[in-house]
Amino acid sequence: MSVTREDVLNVLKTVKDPVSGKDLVEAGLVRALTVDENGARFVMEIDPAKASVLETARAEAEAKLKGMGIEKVSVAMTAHSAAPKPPELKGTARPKPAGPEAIPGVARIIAVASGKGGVGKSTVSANLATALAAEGRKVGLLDADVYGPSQPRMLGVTGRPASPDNKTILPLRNHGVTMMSLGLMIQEDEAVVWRGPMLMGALQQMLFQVQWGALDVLIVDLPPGTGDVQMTLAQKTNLNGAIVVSTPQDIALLDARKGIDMFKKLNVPIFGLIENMSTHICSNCGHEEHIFGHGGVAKEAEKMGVPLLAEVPLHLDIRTASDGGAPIVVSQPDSPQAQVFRGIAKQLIADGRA
Ligand SMILES: Nc1ncnc2c1ncn2[C@@H]1O[C@H](COP(=O)(O)OP(=O)(O)OP(=O)(O)O)[C@@H](O)[C@H]1O
Repeated sequence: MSVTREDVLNVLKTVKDPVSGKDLVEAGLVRALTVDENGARFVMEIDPAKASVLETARAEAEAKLKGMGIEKVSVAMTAHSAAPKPPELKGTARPKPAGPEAIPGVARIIAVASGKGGVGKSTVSANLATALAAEGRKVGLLDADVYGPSQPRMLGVTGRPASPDNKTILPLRNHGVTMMSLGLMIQEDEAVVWRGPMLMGALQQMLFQVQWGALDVLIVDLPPGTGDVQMTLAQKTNLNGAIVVSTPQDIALLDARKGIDMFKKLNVPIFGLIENMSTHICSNCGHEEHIFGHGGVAKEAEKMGVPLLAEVPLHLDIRTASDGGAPIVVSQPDSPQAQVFRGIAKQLIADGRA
């Protein structure tokens, strides 16, 4: 697909928000837009009382994007109020006690977080999970990124998880990693209104009703930012620590700092920062350039007293590997790019953290 993000935004600017009278982009309704060869997806954050009015705009946006030749368009509407109907998850959403609860069989939980979207948090999670599996660890990966669940694609997993007893959910497995994703519970092209309580219910079901089996470590790929999902994870589970991914740009770092502050307030140890897209390595000639600047994350880590776990280069192979369903750690395990992720995994194991 040769349609760019810019093209998509231009089309969305032609769709009117019936509430404010502005276009969807100007009205700030378009969030977490992703445009790639798999199609276009974004989230519309709306006032739940206006859901039915905005459905027309959502449908118009979807139709217009499909009219541009984009085959797969997914527009999710999110809101924050009581939900009339839960998602398609089966089973009973047991009310949880206020305090943290252990997930049966799961020895450790590590959250992978970022202050900002698109910095490579899911890429890091997928490569870290497969790198830990390559070291012989029993690894689970929970994709809790509701705004853009990408682990099914990155780990090459398709199909819907089964729930034979209607109470527990059987996770999927690939590349030695046991995986569950909110993205597998919704149909592609399906518009879902993720309301706050519903989202929290779904997250708790993913954590406690999935048959994870015996795991040395469960990696949780969080949505960007500092919202309900982060809070729920920290408050309801024995979260051992968080890894924060940032690119070197100031704005990403500023957001990363907010994320770190949040985890500190929630008493979650920060295992370290990862600078992603640290330096660009040309896949043709190997020339190295610091497109987004360099060293910012290292400086920030020092200032905040948290370790810098790694600097991951921006390299075409990292993207194509993830898009192809086999992270670079699996598809080119001996490449220097894969070695960076394998180094993080070895360090976490050596420190008893994974
Ligand atoms: N080091 C890298 N080199 C090349 N491409 C990368 C790298 N890291 C991430 N990417 C690409 O950048 C895009 C965004 O990455 P990713 O989906 O991992 O980000 P994210 O932080 O999880 O985003 P979001 O949470 O907003 O969905 C993807 O297409 C991914 O393949």
